Amino acid sequence: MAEMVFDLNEISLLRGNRTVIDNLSLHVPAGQVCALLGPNGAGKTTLLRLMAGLAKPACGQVVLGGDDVYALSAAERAKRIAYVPQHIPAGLPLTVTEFVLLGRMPHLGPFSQPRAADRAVLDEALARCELEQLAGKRLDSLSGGERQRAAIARALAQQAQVLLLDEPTNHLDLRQQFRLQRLLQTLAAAGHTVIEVLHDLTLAANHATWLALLDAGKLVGYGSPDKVLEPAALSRVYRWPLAVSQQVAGWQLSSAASTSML
Ligand SMILES: Nc1ncnc2c1ncn2[C@@H]1O[C@H](COP(=O)(O)OP(=O)(O)OP(=O)(O)O)[C@@H](O)[C@H]1O
Repeated sequence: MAEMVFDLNEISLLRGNRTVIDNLSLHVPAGQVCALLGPNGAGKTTLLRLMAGLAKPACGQVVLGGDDVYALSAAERAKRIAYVPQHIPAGLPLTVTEFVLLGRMPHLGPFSQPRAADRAVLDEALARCELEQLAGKRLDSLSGGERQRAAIARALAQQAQVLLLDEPTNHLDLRQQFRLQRLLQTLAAAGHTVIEVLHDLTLAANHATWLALLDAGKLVGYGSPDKVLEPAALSRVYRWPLAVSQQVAGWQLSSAASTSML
């Protein structure tokens, strides 16, 4: 896979008269798992949608491998960028197989049927998300975590260079959270660029290679976990006293609030 760098250059976005992304620049090389962190309303989903080409900034550029993301056709974008939204529609009248096969659409011609190669990609995506036994079930009969895994499988079926995931561990049990993080690391090692929004700082610290910390639409921290996980800065951004420790088992982030604060 060719080296693909995701570059955001001085992008800003207004909602009404509020600046929700504020002159933000970010450079994510291929082969990284980058976790977007920050409190509620910091702008993480907005930023991910801008990266996916689903919204356009008022100014600035989003460049993938030298190409302006907004100049790509929708089909070309879908071949290069897969996006897992925060909320997965529950009412789609599709089986898991039909839903995951939607990920192959950018690769199929109009009115063409999936070929053996597409079926092989489907089977691999289902297996990676442990969905083989649920392949024939309808989406609206799945649990929240099963539906989340179906959305991830659909994104995998796109075989895009870049994977953008908005809170992908929502609804997932611990096994599935850790399996997903391992899978994302495997994809990054194979040359994909993975960017995920996470609220669990400990999970992010132990599985992402890069952390990007947002606060009020600004990038206030970016780099390896030992650079970004600075207790005073994190406590300021999250407006809560936080303790950070690095143990044999990995990073541990916890509340440092005294009981008198509660
Ligand atoms: N369509 C919209 N119209 C007006 N304001 C919006 C719109 N979408 C988002 N916002 C505002 O933009 C800000 C950033 O929202 P965003 O969803 O990106 O935050 P977030 O960091 O993903 O938050 P969370 O952790 O709660 O999911 C918020 O203050 C939100 O209220």
